[in-house]
Amino acid sequence: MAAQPTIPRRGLFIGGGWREPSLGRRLPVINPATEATIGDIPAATAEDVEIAVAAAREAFSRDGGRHWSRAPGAVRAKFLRAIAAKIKDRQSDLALLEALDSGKPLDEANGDMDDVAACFEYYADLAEALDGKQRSPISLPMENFKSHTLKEPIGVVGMITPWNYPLLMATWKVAPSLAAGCTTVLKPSELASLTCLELGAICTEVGLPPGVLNIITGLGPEAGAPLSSHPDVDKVAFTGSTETGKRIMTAAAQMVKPVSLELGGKSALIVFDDVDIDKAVEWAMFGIFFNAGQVCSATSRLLLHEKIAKQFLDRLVAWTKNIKVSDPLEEGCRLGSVVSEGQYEKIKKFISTARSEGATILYGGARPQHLRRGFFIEPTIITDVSTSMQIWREEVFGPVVCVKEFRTESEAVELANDTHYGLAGAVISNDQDRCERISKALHSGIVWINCSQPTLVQAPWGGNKRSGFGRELGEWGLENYLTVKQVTKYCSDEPWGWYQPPSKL
Ligand SMILES: NC(=O)C1=CN([C@@H]2O[C@H](COP(=O)(O)OP(=O)(O)OC[C@H]3O[C@@H](n4cnc5c(N)ncnc54)[C@H](O)[C@@H]3O)[C@@H](O)[C@H]2O)C=CC1
Ligand SMILES: C[N+](C)(C)CCCC(=O)O
Repeated sequence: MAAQPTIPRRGLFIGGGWREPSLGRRLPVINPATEATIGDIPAATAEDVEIAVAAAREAFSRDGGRHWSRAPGAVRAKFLRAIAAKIKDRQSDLALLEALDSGKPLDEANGDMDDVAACFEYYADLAEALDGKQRSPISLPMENFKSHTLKEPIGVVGMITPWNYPLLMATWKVAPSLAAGCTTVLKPSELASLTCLELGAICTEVGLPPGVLNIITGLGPEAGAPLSSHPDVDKVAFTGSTETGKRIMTAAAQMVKPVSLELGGKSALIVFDDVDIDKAVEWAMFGIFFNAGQVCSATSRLLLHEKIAKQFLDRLVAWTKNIKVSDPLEEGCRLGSVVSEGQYEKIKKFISTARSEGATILYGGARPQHLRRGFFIEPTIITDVSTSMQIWREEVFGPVVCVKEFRTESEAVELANDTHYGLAGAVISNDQDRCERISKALHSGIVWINCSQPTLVQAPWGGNKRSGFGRELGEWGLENYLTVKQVTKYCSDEPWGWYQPPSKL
Protein backbone atom coordinates (compact mmCIF):
# COMPACT_ATOMS: atom_id res chain seq x y z
CA MET A 1 0.00 0.00 0.00
CA ALA A 2 1.25 3.51 -0.82
CA ALA A 3 2.41 5.78 2.02
CA GLN A 4 -0.23 8.10 3.42
CA PRO A 5 0.74 11.68 2.56
CA THR A 6 0.18 14.66 4.78
CA ILE A 7 -2.86 16.48 3.54
CA PRO A 8 -1.81 20.07 2.84
CA ARG A 9 -3.75 22.65 4.85
CA ARG A 10 -4.73 25.30 2.34
CA GLY A 11 -6.69 28.53 2.39
CA LEU A 12 -8.73 29.95 -0.45
CA PHE A 13 -6.53 30.75 -3.43
CA ILE A 14 -7.42 34.33 -4.35
CA GLY A 15 -5.38 37.00 -6.15
CA GLY A 16 -2.32 34.75 -6.25
CA GLY A 17 -2.20 34.15 -2.48
CA TRP A 18 -3.85 32.07 0.25
CA ARG A 19 -6.59 33.62 2.38
CA GLU A 20 -8.57 32.28 5.26
CA PRO A 21 -12.31 32.26 4.50
CA SER A 22 -14.07 35.40 5.75
CA LEU A 23 -16.18 33.51 8.30
CA GLY A 24 -13.21 31.34 9.35
CA ARG A 25 -15.11 28.09 8.73
CA ARG A 26 -13.64 24.85 7.40
CA LEU A 27 -15.16 21.59 6.16
CA PRO A 28 -13.84 18.13 6.97
CA VAL A 29 -12.18 15.99 4.32
CA ILE A 30 -13.33 12.40 4.73
CA ASN A 31 -11.56 9.47 3.11
CA PRO A 32 -14.59 7.53 1.86
CA ALA A 33 -12.69 4.25 1.85
CA THR A 34 -11.96 4.40 5.60
CA GLU A 35 -14.51 6.99 6.82
CA ALA A 36 -11.60 8.74 8.60
CA THR A 37 -11.34 12.52 8.63
CA ILE A 38 -7.99 13.25 7.01
CA GLY A 39 -7.94 17.02 6.76
CA ASP A 40 -10.08 20.05 6.11
CA ILE A 41 -10.76 22.64 3.44
CA PRO A 42 -11.89 26.24 3.72
CA ALA A 43 -15.60 26.99 3.47
CA ALA A 44 -16.04 30.09 1.34
CA THR A 45 -19.18 32.21 1.51
CA ALA A 46 -20.61 35.12 -0.48
CA GLU A 47 -18.04 37.50 1.07
CA ASP A 48 -15.19 35.41 -0.35
CA VAL A 49 -16.91 35.12 -3.71
CA GLU A 50 -16.94 38.95 -3.85
CA ILE A 51 -13.20 39.11 -3.22
CA ALA A 52 -12.41 36.34 -5.70
CA VAL A 53 -14.55 37.81 -8.48
CA ALA A 54 -12.96 41.24 -7.88
CA ALA A 55 -9.49 39.65 -8.12
CA ALA A 56 -10.44 37.93 -11.39
CA ARG A 57 -11.88 41.16 -12.81
CA GLU A 58 -8.78 43.12 -11.85
CA ALA A 59 -6.55 40.46 -13.47
CA PHE A 60 -8.66 40.54 -16.63
CA SER A 61 -8.22 44.26 -17.16
CA ARG A 62 -4.81 44.79 -15.53
CA ASP A 63 -2.64 47.06 -17.73
CA GLY A 64 -5.35 47.12 -20.35
CA GLY A 65 -5.11 43.31 -20.59
CA ARG A 66 -1.55 43.50 -21.98
CA HIS A 67 -0.21 40.75 -19.74
CA TRP A 68 -3.09 38.33 -19.93
CA SER A 69 -6.44 38.82 -21.62
CA ARG A 70 -5.09 40.66 -24.67
CA ALA A 71 -1.63 39.13 -24.61
CA PRO A 72 -0.71 36.86 -27.54
CA GLY A 73 -1.96 33.30 -27.04
CA ALA A 74 1.68 32.25 -27.17
CA VAL A 75 2.26 34.04 -23.85
CA ARG A 76 -0.56 32.17 -22.16
CA ALA A 77 0.55 28.90 -23.76
CA LYS A 78 3.80 29.08 -21.81
CA PHE A 79 1.91 29.13 -18.52
CA LEU A 80 -0.31 26.24 -19.59
CA ARG A 81 2.72 24.16 -20.53
CA ALA A 82 4.42 25.04 -17.24
CA ILE A 83 1.32 23.92 -15.33
CA ALA A 84 1.28 20.63 -17.30
CA ALA A 85 4.93 20.04 -16.43
CA LYS A 86 4.29 20.64 -12.72
CA ILE A 87 1.32 18.26 -12.78
CA LYS A 88 3.62 15.61 -14.20
CA ASP A 89 6.30 16.35 -11.57
CA ARG A 90 3.71 15.94 -8.84
CA GLN A 91 1.73 13.18 -10.53
CA SER A 92 2.12 10.54 -7.84
CA ASP A 93 1.26 12.79 -4.90
CA LEU A 94 -1.67 14.37 -6.74
CA ALA A 95 -3.00 10.94 -7.71
CA LEU A 96 -2.72 9.81 -4.12
CA LEU A 97 -4.61 12.87 -2.85
CA GLU A 98 -7.30 12.28 -5.48
CA ALA A 99 -7.67 8.62 -4.47
CA LEU A 100 -7.83 9.45 -0.75
CA ASP A 101 -10.34 12.24 -1.31
CA SER A 102 -12.68 10.48 -3.74
CA GLY A 103 -12.26 6.74 -3.12
CA LYS A 104 -11.24 5.98 -6.71
CA PRO A 105 -8.55 3.34 -7.38
CA LEU A 106 -5.06 4.80 -7.40
CA ASP A 107 -4.49 3.46 -10.94
CA GLU A 108 -7.51 5.44 -12.12
CA ALA A 109 -6.34 8.57 -10.30
CA ASN A 110 -2.96 8.22 -11.99
CA GLY A 111 -4.69 8.01 -15.36
CA ASP A 112 -6.69 11.13 -14.48
CA MET A 113 -3.45 13.04 -13.82
CA ASP A 114 -2.12 11.96 -17.24
CA ASP A 115 -5.32 13.35 -18.74
CA VAL A 116 -5.01 16.57 -16.73
CA ALA A 117 -1.46 17.23 -17.97
CA ALA A 118 -2.45 16.32 -21.55
CA CYS A 119 -5.40 18.71 -21.41
CA PHE A 120 -3.21 21.66 -20.33
CA GLU A 121 -0.75 20.81 -23.10
CA TYR A 122 -3.48 20.51 -25.71
CA TYR A 123 -4.95 23.91 -24.86
CA ALA A 124 -1.45 25.44 -24.86
CA ASP A 125 -1.30 24.45 -28.54
CA LEU A 126 -4.76 25.91 -29.15
CA ALA A 127 -3.81 29.15 -27.37
CA GLU A 128 -0.91 29.55 -29.80
CA ALA A 129 -3.07 28.69 -32.79
CA LEU A 130 -5.58 31.33 -31.69
CA ASP A 131 -3.13 34.09 -32.67
CA GLY A 132 -3.32 32.91 -36.29
CA LYS A 133 -7.14 32.91 -36.23
CA GLN A 134 -7.47 36.61 -35.40
CA ARG A 135 -8.58 39.09 -38.07
CA SER A 136 -10.11 36.29 -40.13
CA PRO A 137 -11.60 38.01 -43.19
CA ILE A 138 -15.30 37.53 -43.95
CA SER A 139 -16.09 37.26 -47.62
CA LEU A 140 -18.61 39.91 -48.64
CA PRO A 141 -20.54 40.38 -51.88
CA MET A 142 -19.46 44.05 -52.23
CA GLU A 143 -16.23 45.96 -52.33
CA ASN A 144 -16.96 49.07 -50.31
CA PHE A 145 -16.98 47.09 -47.03
CA LYS A 146 -14.39 44.86 -45.47
CA SER A 147 -15.13 42.73 -42.44
CA HIS A 148 -13.09 40.53 -40.21
CA THR A 149 -13.58 38.75 -36.92
CA LEU A 150 -11.75 38.98 -33.63
CA LYS A 151 -11.98 36.17 -31.10
CA GLU A 152 -11.88 37.67 -27.66
CA PRO A 153 -12.00 36.16 -24.19
CA ILE A 154 -15.50 36.23 -22.77
CA GLY A 155 -14.30 37.77 -19.48
CA VAL A 156 -14.50 36.51 -15.92
CA VAL A 157 -15.74 32.92 -15.79
CA GLY A 158 -17.32 31.21 -12.78
CA MET A 159 -16.73 27.46 -12.80
CA ILE A 160 -18.57 24.99 -10.60
CA THR A 161 -17.29 21.45 -10.81
CA PRO A 162 -18.10 17.99 -9.44
CA TRP A 163 -16.33 15.36 -7.36
CA ASN A 164 -16.19 12.39 -9.71
CA TYR A 165 -13.08 13.57 -11.56
CA PRO A 166 -12.16 16.48 -9.31
CA LEU A 167 -9.02 17.85 -10.96
CA LEU A 168 -9.84 16.57 -14.45
CA MET A 169 -13.31 18.15 -14.62
CA ALA A 170 -11.85 21.43 -13.34
CA THR A 171 -9.09 21.19 -15.97
CA TRP A 172 -11.58 20.66 -18.82
CA LYS A 173 -12.78 24.18 -17.96
CA VAL A 174 -9.69 25.91 -16.57
CA ALA A 175 -7.31 24.98 -19.41
CA PRO A 176 -9.44 26.27 -22.31
CA SER A 177 -10.58 29.35 -20.40
CA LEU A 178 -6.98 30.33 -19.66
CA ALA A 179 -6.03 29.57 -23.27
CA ALA A 180 -8.76 31.98 -24.37
CA GLY A 181 -7.50 34.76 -22.07
CA CYS A 182 -10.31 34.62 -19.53
CA THR A 183 -9.80 34.91 -15.82
CA THR A 184 -11.52 32.47 -13.58
CA VAL A 185 -13.06 31.68 -10.23
CA LEU A 186 -13.22 27.91 -9.74
CA LYS A 187 -15.50 26.36 -7.11
CA PRO A 188 -14.79 22.62 -6.89
CA SER A 189 -17.09 20.18 -5.11
CA GLU A 190 -16.97 20.25 -1.32
CA LEU A 191 -16.77 16.44 -1.47
CA ALA A 192 -13.37 16.44 -3.20
CA SER A 193 -11.41 19.69 -3.44
CA LEU A 194 -7.87 18.72 -2.43
CA THR A 195 -6.28 18.43 -5.86
CA CYS A 196 -7.98 21.60 -7.09
CA LEU A 197 -6.42 23.50 -4.17
CA GLU A 198 -3.04 22.03 -5.15
CA LEU A 199 -3.59 23.54 -8.58
CA GLY A 200 -3.43 26.89 -6.76
CA ALA A 201 -0.02 26.00 -5.39
CA ILE A 202 1.10 25.03 -8.89
CA CYS A 203 -0.11 28.37 -10.29
CA THR A 204 2.09 30.15 -7.75
CA GLU A 205 5.07 27.99 -8.69
CA VAL A 206 4.74 28.75 -12.39
CA GLY A 207 4.22 32.47 -11.73
CA LEU A 208 0.71 32.69 -13.19
CA PRO A 209 -0.29 36.38 -12.89
CA PRO A 210 -2.25 36.92 -9.64
CA GLY A 211 -6.01 36.70 -9.96
CA VAL A 212 -6.01 34.86 -13.30
CA LEU A 213 -7.14 31.68 -11.56
CA ASN A 214 -8.85 31.85 -8.18
CA ILE A 215 -9.97 28.73 -6.34
CA ILE A 216 -12.60 28.89 -3.65
CA THR A 217 -13.80 25.76 -1.90
CA GLY A 218 -17.07 25.51 -0.04
CA LEU A 219 -20.65 24.33 -0.13
CA GLY A 220 -22.84 24.67 -3.21
CA PRO A 221 -25.52 26.96 -1.77
CA GLU A 222 -22.97 29.09 0.15
CA ALA A 223 -20.15 29.44 -2.40
CA GLY A 224 -21.50 28.11 -5.72
CA ALA A 225 -24.82 29.99 -5.70
CA PRO A 226 -23.33 33.49 -5.14
CA LEU A 227 -20.80 32.76 -7.88
CA SER A 228 -23.47 31.76 -10.40
CA SER A 229 -25.57 34.85 -9.69
CA HIS A 230 -22.70 37.35 -9.44
CA PRO A 231 -23.27 40.36 -11.73
CA ASP A 232 -19.57 40.67 -12.53
CA VAL A 233 -19.19 37.07 -13.70
CA ASP A 234 -19.54 36.97 -17.49
CA LYS A 235 -20.15 33.25 -17.92
CA VAL A 236 -20.81 30.20 -15.79
CA ALA A 237 -19.52 26.76 -16.72
CA PHE A 238 -20.99 23.88 -14.73
CA THR A 239 -20.68 20.12 -14.50
CA GLY A 240 -22.86 18.25 -12.05
CA SER A 241 -26.42 17.17 -11.42
CA THR A 242 -29.34 18.23 -13.57
CA GLU A 243 -31.11 19.70 -10.51
CA THR A 244 -28.20 22.00 -9.67
CA GLY A 245 -27.75 22.79 -13.37
CA LYS A 246 -31.32 24.11 -13.45
CA ARG A 247 -30.65 26.33 -10.43
CA ILE A 248 -27.51 27.71 -12.01
CA MET A 249 -29.27 28.41 -15.28
CA THR A 250 -32.08 30.20 -13.45
CA ALA A 251 -29.62 32.34 -11.48
CA ALA A 252 -27.60 33.17 -14.58
CA ALA A 253 -30.74 34.01 -16.58
CA GLN A 254 -31.43 36.99 -14.31
CA MET A 255 -28.32 38.63 -15.72
CA VAL A 256 -28.64 37.08 -19.21
CA LYS A 257 -25.35 35.37 -18.44
CA PRO A 258 -24.33 32.54 -20.76
CA VAL A 259 -23.95 29.13 -19.21
CA SER A 260 -22.61 25.82 -20.38
CA LEU A 261 -24.02 22.81 -18.59
CA GLU A 262 -22.71 19.27 -18.52
CA LEU A 263 -25.29 17.34 -16.53
CA GLY A 264 -26.41 13.83 -15.82
CA GLY A 265 -26.96 10.87 -18.08
CA LYS A 266 -28.56 7.46 -18.41
CA SER A 267 -26.64 6.20 -21.39
CA ALA A 268 -27.21 2.86 -23.09
CA LEU A 269 -24.77 0.30 -24.44
CA ILE A 270 -26.33 -1.83 -27.18
CA VAL A 271 -24.76 -5.23 -27.82
CA PHE A 272 -25.72 -7.22 -30.93
CA ASP A 273 -25.50 -10.97 -31.45
CA ASP A 274 -22.51 -10.87 -33.82
CA VAL A 275 -19.89 -9.91 -31.24
CA ASP A 276 -17.03 -11.55 -29.40
CA ILE A 277 -18.81 -11.97 -26.07
CA ASP A 278 -15.84 -11.62 -23.73
CA LYS A 279 -14.55 -8.49 -25.46
CA ALA A 280 -18.00 -6.93 -25.30
CA VAL A 281 -18.41 -7.94 -21.64
CA GLU A 282 -15.23 -6.11 -20.72
CA TRP A 283 -16.43 -2.89 -22.38
CA ALA A 284 -19.80 -3.25 -20.66
CA MET A 285 -17.97 -3.48 -17.33
CA PHE A 286 -15.71 -0.55 -18.10
CA GLY A 287 -18.79 1.43 -19.07
CA ILE A 288 -20.38 1.13 -15.64
CA PHE A 289 -17.83 -0.03 -13.06
CA PHE A 290 -15.01 2.37 -13.95
CA ASN A 291 -14.87 5.06 -11.23
CA ALA A 292 -17.60 3.02 -9.51
CA GLY A 293 -20.08 4.20 -12.14
CA GLN A 294 -19.77 7.77 -10.95
CA VAL A 295 -19.40 9.00 -14.49
CA CYS A 296 -21.93 11.20 -16.25
CA SER A 297 -21.47 9.19 -19.44
CA ALA A 298 -21.58 5.78 -17.73
CA THR A 299 -23.43 3.24 -19.86
CA SER A 300 -25.76 2.33 -17.03
CA ARG A 301 -28.36 0.66 -19.27
CA LEU A 302 -27.18 -2.48 -21.03
CA LEU A 303 -29.26 -3.61 -24.00
CA LEU A 304 -28.58 -7.16 -25.11
CA HIS A 305 -29.74 -8.92 -28.24
CA GLU A 306 -32.02 -11.72 -27.08
CA LYS A 307 -29.96 -14.38 -28.88
CA ILE A 308 -26.90 -13.73 -26.74
CA ALA A 309 -28.48 -12.33 -23.58
CA LYS A 310 -28.17 -15.44 -21.45
CA GLN A 311 -24.63 -16.28 -22.45
CA PHE A 312 -23.62 -12.61 -22.11
CA LEU A 313 -25.02 -12.33 -18.59
CA ASP A 314 -23.29 -15.55 -17.51
CA ARG A 315 -19.97 -14.18 -18.70
CA LEU A 316 -20.70 -10.72 -17.26
CA VAL A 317 -21.32 -12.23 -13.83
CA ALA A 318 -18.17 -14.37 -14.09
CA TRP A 319 -16.02 -11.37 -15.04
CA THR A 320 -17.67 -9.14 -12.46
CA LYS A 321 -16.95 -11.64 -9.65
CA ASN A 322 -13.33 -11.26 -10.58
CA ILE A 323 -13.18 -7.48 -10.03
CA LYS A 324 -10.88 -6.57 -7.19
CA VAL A 325 -12.95 -4.42 -4.83
CA SER A 326 -10.64 -2.95 -2.21
CA ASP A 327 -9.13 0.08 -0.62
CA PRO A 328 -8.22 2.32 -3.58
CA LEU A 329 -4.55 2.25 -2.62
CA GLU A 330 -4.25 -1.54 -2.77
CA GLU A 331 -2.34 -2.93 -5.70
CA GLY A 332 -4.69 -4.02 -8.51
CA CYS A 333 -7.81 -2.36 -7.09
CA ARG A 334 -10.44 -2.01 -9.83
CA LEU A 335 -13.38 -0.78 -7.76
CA GLY A 336 -12.91 1.59 -4.84
CA SER A 337 -15.52 3.15 -2.60
CA VAL A 338 -18.09 5.66 -3.73
CA VAL A 339 -17.42 9.26 -2.84
CA SER A 340 -19.45 9.85 0.30
CA GLU A 341 -21.93 8.47 2.76
CA GLY A 342 -24.69 10.42 1.05
CA GLN A 343 -23.89 8.88 -2.32
CA TYR A 344 -23.61 5.43 -0.70
CA GLU A 345 -27.06 5.71 0.87
CA LYS A 346 -28.54 7.05 -2.34
CA ILE A 347 -27.19 4.12 -4.38
CA LYS A 348 -28.43 1.57 -1.83
CA LYS A 349 -31.88 3.18 -2.02
CA PHE A 350 -31.88 2.86 -5.82
CA ILE A 351 -31.10 -0.85 -5.47
CA SER A 352 -33.79 -1.47 -2.86
CA THR A 353 -36.36 0.44 -4.91
CA ALA A 354 -35.47 -1.65 -7.98
CA ARG A 355 -35.98 -4.78 -5.91
CA SER A 356 -39.30 -3.58 -4.55
CA GLU A 357 -40.48 -2.63 -8.05
CA GLY A 358 -39.93 -6.23 -9.16
CA ALA A 359 -36.46 -6.23 -10.72
CA THR A 360 -33.96 -9.02 -10.04
CA ILE A 361 -30.58 -8.29 -8.49
CA LEU A 362 -28.61 -10.76 -10.57
CA TYR A 363 -25.31 -9.93 -8.91
CA GLY A 364 -24.12 -7.67 -6.09
CA GLY A 365 -26.43 -5.12 -4.54
CA ALA A 366 -24.83 -4.94 -1.12
CA ARG A 367 -21.69 -3.99 0.78
CA PRO A 368 -18.84 -6.39 -0.03
CA GLN A 369 -18.50 -8.72 2.94
CA HIS A 370 -14.74 -8.34 3.24
CA LEU A 371 -14.95 -4.55 3.66
CA ARG A 372 -16.40 -3.50 6.98
CA ARG A 373 -15.72 0.21 6.79
CA GLY A 374 -15.90 2.66 3.96
CA PHE A 375 -18.59 3.45 1.42
CA PHE A 376 -18.18 0.34 -0.71
CA ILE A 377 -20.89 -1.15 -2.88
CA GLU A 378 -20.55 -4.36 -4.85
CA PRO A 379 -20.66 -4.09 -8.61
CA THR A 380 -24.34 -4.66 -9.24
CA ILE A 381 -26.22 -6.14 -12.20
CA ILE A 382 -30.00 -5.77 -12.32
CA THR A 383 -32.29 -7.70 -14.70
CA ASP A 384 -36.06 -8.06 -15.22
CA VAL A 385 -36.28 -4.32 -15.64
CA SER A 386 -39.27 -2.54 -17.15
CA THR A 387 -39.13 0.91 -18.70
CA SER A 388 -41.35 2.41 -16.01
CA MET A 389 -38.95 1.48 -13.20
CA GLN A 390 -36.85 4.09 -11.44
CA ILE A 391 -33.68 2.09 -12.15
CA TRP A 392 -34.33 2.42 -15.88
CA ARG A 393 -35.17 6.12 -15.80
CA GLU A 394 -32.96 7.82 -13.21
CA GLU A 395 -29.22 8.36 -12.95
CA VAL A 396 -27.78 6.25 -10.11
CA PHE A 397 -24.17 7.43 -10.32
CA GLY A 398 -22.93 4.20 -8.81
CA PRO A 399 -21.68 0.75 -9.93
CA VAL A 400 -25.14 -0.40 -10.92
CA VAL A 401 -26.15 -1.53 -14.40
CA CYS A 402 -29.66 -2.45 -15.49
CA VAL A 403 -30.21 -4.86 -18.35
CA LYS A 404 -32.90 -5.29 -20.99
CA GLU A 405 -33.16 -7.53 -24.02
CA PHE A 406 -34.15 -6.49 -27.53
CA ARG A 407 -35.02 -8.26 -30.76
CA THR A 408 -34.50 -5.75 -33.53
CA GLU A 409 -32.24 -2.82 -34.28
CA SER A 410 -35.11 -0.36 -34.20
CA GLU A 411 -36.28 -1.68 -30.83
CA ALA A 412 -32.75 -1.25 -29.48
CA VAL A 413 -32.59 2.36 -30.69
CA GLU A 414 -36.01 3.11 -29.25
CA LEU A 415 -34.99 1.74 -25.87
CA ALA A 416 -31.68 3.62 -25.92
CA ASN A 417 -33.47 6.89 -26.70
CA ASP A 418 -36.13 6.28 -24.04
CA THR A 419 -34.67 8.82 -21.60
CA HIS A 420 -34.79 12.52 -20.82
CA TYR A 421 -31.02 12.52 -20.92
CA GLY A 422 -28.85 12.70 -24.04
CA LEU A 423 -25.22 12.54 -23.12
CA ALA A 424 -23.81 9.33 -24.57
CA GLY A 425 -24.61 6.02 -26.16
CA ALA A 426 -22.62 3.03 -27.34
CA VAL A 427 -23.01 0.11 -29.71
CA ILE A 428 -21.02 -3.08 -30.08
CA SER A 429 -21.42 -5.04 -33.31
CA ASN A 430 -19.24 -6.39 -36.07
CA ASP A 431 -21.58 -4.90 -38.67
CA GLN A 432 -20.06 -1.50 -39.37
CA ASP A 433 -23.04 -0.27 -41.40
CA ARG A 434 -25.31 -1.03 -38.49
CA CYS A 435 -22.97 0.85 -36.13
CA GLU A 436 -23.04 3.87 -38.46
CA ARG A 437 -26.85 3.80 -38.62
CA ILE A 438 -27.10 3.62 -34.85
CA SER A 439 -24.59 6.41 -34.31
CA LYS A 440 -26.93 8.65 -36.32
CA ALA A 441 -30.09 7.41 -34.62
CA LEU A 442 -28.98 7.93 -31.01
CA HIS A 443 -30.12 11.23 -29.47
CA SER A 444 -26.89 11.94 -27.68
CA GLY A 445 -23.82 14.14 -27.91
CA ILE A 446 -21.37 11.24 -27.79
CA VAL A 447 -21.47 7.82 -29.45
CA TRP A 448 -18.96 5.07 -28.86
CA ILE A 449 -18.66 2.22 -31.36
CA ASN A 450 -17.23 -1.08 -30.12
CA CYS A 451 -16.16 0.52 -26.82
CA SER A 452 -17.54 2.66 -23.99
CA GLN A 453 -16.00 5.70 -22.24
CA PRO A 454 -12.66 6.38 -23.97
CA THR A 455 -12.37 10.16 -24.04
CA LEU A 456 -10.03 12.06 -26.30
CA VAL A 457 -9.14 15.65 -25.50
CA GLN A 458 -9.40 16.55 -29.19
CA ALA A 459 -13.05 15.44 -29.55
CA PRO A 460 -16.14 17.43 -28.44
CA TRP A 461 -17.80 16.40 -25.18
CA GLY A 462 -21.30 17.29 -24.04
CA GLY A 463 -24.95 16.35 -24.23
CA ASN A 464 -28.41 17.04 -25.53
CA LYS A 465 -31.78 17.16 -23.78
CA ARG A 466 -31.52 17.23 -19.97
CA SER A 467 -27.83 16.34 -20.13
CA GLY A 468 -27.22 20.01 -20.86
CA PHE A 469 -25.73 22.01 -23.72
CA GLY A 470 -22.44 23.41 -24.89
CA ARG A 471 -19.42 21.31 -25.75
CA GLU A 472 -16.18 20.92 -23.83
CA LEU A 473 -12.84 19.62 -25.11
CA GLY A 474 -11.40 20.04 -28.58
CA GLU A 475 -11.67 23.37 -30.34
CA TRP A 476 -15.30 23.54 -29.16
CA GLY A 477 -14.01 23.73 -25.60
CA LEU A 478 -12.03 26.84 -26.47
CA GLU A 479 -14.99 28.45 -28.25
CA ASN A 480 -16.89 28.17 -24.96
CA TYR A 481 -14.69 30.92 -23.54
CA LEU A 482 -14.42 33.15 -26.59
CA THR A 483 -16.76 35.71 -27.97
CA VAL A 484 -16.67 36.64 -31.63
CA LYS A 485 -16.54 40.30 -32.58
CA GLN A 486 -17.09 41.49 -36.12
CA VAL A 487 -15.14 44.52 -37.27
CA THR A 488 -16.57 46.12 -40.39
CA LYS A 489 -14.88 48.92 -42.27
CA TYR A 490 -16.30 51.20 -44.94
CA CYS A 491 -13.49 51.52 -47.44
CA SER A 492 -14.90 53.54 -50.30
CA ASP A 493 -13.90 57.17 -50.91
CA GLU A 494 -17.49 57.92 -51.95
CA PRO A 495 -19.82 59.55 -49.41
CA TRP A 496 -22.55 57.26 -48.11
CA GLY A 497 -25.22 59.29 -49.86
CA TRP A 498 -28.38 58.35 -47.92
CA TYR A 499 -29.29 61.85 -46.72
CA GLN A 500 -29.63 64.92 -48.80
CA PRO A 501 -26.54 67.06 -48.09
CA PRO A 502 -27.38 70.55 -46.73
CA SER A 503 -27.28 73.35 -49.22
CA LYS A 504 -23.82 74.86 -49.64
CA LEU A 505 -25.30 78.33 -49.76
N1 LIG B 1 -22.71 15.00 -14.49
C1 LIG B 1 -21.80 14.77 -13.58
O1 LIG B 1 -20.63 14.66 -13.88
C2 LIG B 1 -22.20 14.69 -12.16
C3 LIG B 1 -23.47 14.30 -11.79
N2 LIG B 1 -23.80 14.23 -10.47
C4 LIG B 1 -25.14 13.77 -10.11
O2 LIG B 1 -25.61 14.56 -9.06
C5 LIG B 1 -25.96 13.77 -7.94
C6 LIG B 1 -25.75 14.55 -6.67
O3 LIG B 1 -24.39 14.87 -6.49
P1 LIG B 1 -23.99 16.28 -5.90
O4 LIG B 1 -22.61 16.26 -5.42
O5 LIG B 1 -25.04 16.71 -4.92
O6 LIG B 1 -24.05 17.15 -7.24
P2 LIG B 1 -24.24 18.71 -7.43
O7 LIG B 1 -24.67 18.95 -8.82
O8 LIG B 1 -25.09 19.29 -6.37
O9 LIG B 1 -22.76 19.26 -7.23
C7 LIG B 1 -21.92 19.71 -8.26
C8 LIG B 1 -21.35 21.07 -7.91
O10 LIG B 1 -22.40 22.02 -7.79
C9 LIG B 1 -22.26 22.74 -6.57
N3 LIG B 1 -23.58 23.21 -6.13
C10 LIG B 1 -24.52 22.54 -5.42
N4 LIG B 1 -25.60 23.31 -5.23
C11 LIG B 1 -25.37 24.49 -5.84
C12 LIG B 1 -26.12 25.69 -6.03
N5 LIG B 1 -27.33 25.83 -5.52
N6 LIG B 1 -25.57 26.69 -6.75
C13 LIG B 1 -24.35 26.56 -7.28
N7 LIG B 1 -23.58 25.47 -7.13
C14 LIG B 1 -24.08 24.43 -6.43
C15 LIG B 1 -21.60 21.74 -5.65
O11 LIG B 1 -21.01 22.39 -4.56
C16 LIG B 1 -20.60 21.11 -6.59
O12 LIG B 1 -19.45 21.93 -6.73
C17 LIG B 1 -25.14 12.53 -8.11
O13 LIG B 1 -25.71 11.45 -7.47
C18 LIG B 1 -25.14 12.36 -9.59
O14 LIG B 1 -26.33 11.71 -10.01
C19 LIG B 1 -22.90 14.59 -9.51
C20 LIG B 1 -21.63 14.99 -9.81
C21 LIG B 1 -21.18 15.00 -11.18
C1 LIG C 1 -14.74 10.10 -19.75
N1 LIG C 1 -14.24 10.26 -18.42
C2 LIG C 1 -14.62 9.09 -17.70
C3 LIG C 1 -12.81 10.41 -18.42
C4 LIG C 1 -14.73 11.49 -17.84
C5 LIG C 1 -16.20 11.62 -17.75
C6 LIG C 1 -16.61 12.99 -17.37
C7 LIG C 1 -17.80 13.09 -16.51
O1 LIG C 1 -18.17 12.17 -15.79
O2 LIG C 1 -18.38 14.18 -16.52
